[in-house]
Amino acid sequence: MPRTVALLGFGTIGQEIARAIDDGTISSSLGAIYDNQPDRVEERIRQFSVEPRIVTEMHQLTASADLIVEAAGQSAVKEYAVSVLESGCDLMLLSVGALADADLWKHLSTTAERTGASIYAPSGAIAGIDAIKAASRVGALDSVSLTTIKNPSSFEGAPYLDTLDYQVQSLSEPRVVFEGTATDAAAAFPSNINVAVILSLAGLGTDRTRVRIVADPNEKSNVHQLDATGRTGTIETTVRNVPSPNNPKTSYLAPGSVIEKLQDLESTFHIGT
Ligand SMILES: NC(=O)C1=CN([C@@H]2O[C@H](COP(=O)(O)OP(=O)(O)OC[C@H]3O[C@@H](n4cnc5c(N)ncnc54)[C@H](O)[C@@H]3O)[C@@H](O)[C@H]2O)C=CC1
Ligand SMILES: O=C([O-])CC(=O)C(=O)O
Repeated sequence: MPRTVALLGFGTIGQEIARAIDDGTISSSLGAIYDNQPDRVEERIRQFSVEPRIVTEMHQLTASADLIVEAAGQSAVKEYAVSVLESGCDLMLLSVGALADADLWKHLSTTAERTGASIYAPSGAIAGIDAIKAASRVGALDSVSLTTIKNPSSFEGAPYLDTLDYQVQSLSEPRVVFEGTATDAAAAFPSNINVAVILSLAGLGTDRTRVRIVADPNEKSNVHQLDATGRTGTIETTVRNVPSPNNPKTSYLAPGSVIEKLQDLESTFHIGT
């Protein structure tokens, strides 16, 4: 029987998923929506042929579905992920950067094992997760690194910017604004670099995955370049993603990845690793 999906967060990605359920691209049904800005949700649901149900409490959300898709932010993962898994619902995470916190990741894993719930982290806005997973299964990765290049406007609100002695918004040429581990990148840029943590979970972990973030005032795309080396060879991918019109931080590819993952769960034929 098709799953019932509920949405934690109804912004750029949440709306794309709801649209894909509404128009039949995903054969699941939509149980309910929870967003901490309910007024904006009221406006947004008018576009749908079947208006989704809005709830104001998390327990109502988990009661409405088999699978909760989080598209809200790292703080929402920290606040709600454990209780979602405790309820027995499966959980699909977009704000995967929250899992750079090793204690939270362990807590979620042990809770899921105990309750039998599954945790899904789709590839999101990056390409090459399939190959990284395959290489790591034969223990063949030596190094994994990610270079992310975005327009300075995409970094608005990132806590790390406050530590710099210059304004990224005033840059006239590309500049490396961060170099470090995926663990540190996830805390420094919580809304920009979830892809680094997906890559880490697929490969060498957040402490051994290197991240470089470049602010480029001439760049219109969200660029993610992955470089890995190991016994299976080298893996190099580059995506030049179109930013979502409503949220330049979020690449349009990211909701596509979730929609594909949700539909794959309903399918009998599964492509890729
Ligand atoms: N894994 C990946 O490749 C990618 C992950 N992301 C992440 O996905 C998440 C969603 O992205 P967008 O839809 O573009 O963001 P958005 O800002 O457009 O929408 C987020 C929605 O969640 C709501 N929200 C925020 N905190 C909440 C909370 N604690 N409880 C309930 N609702 C809350 C907001 O009101 C808003 O409606 C972000 O964390 C973003 O960083 C985005 C792009 C790629
Ligand atoms: O959408 C993107 O390009 C990537 C992104 O925001 C993230 O990984 O958090």
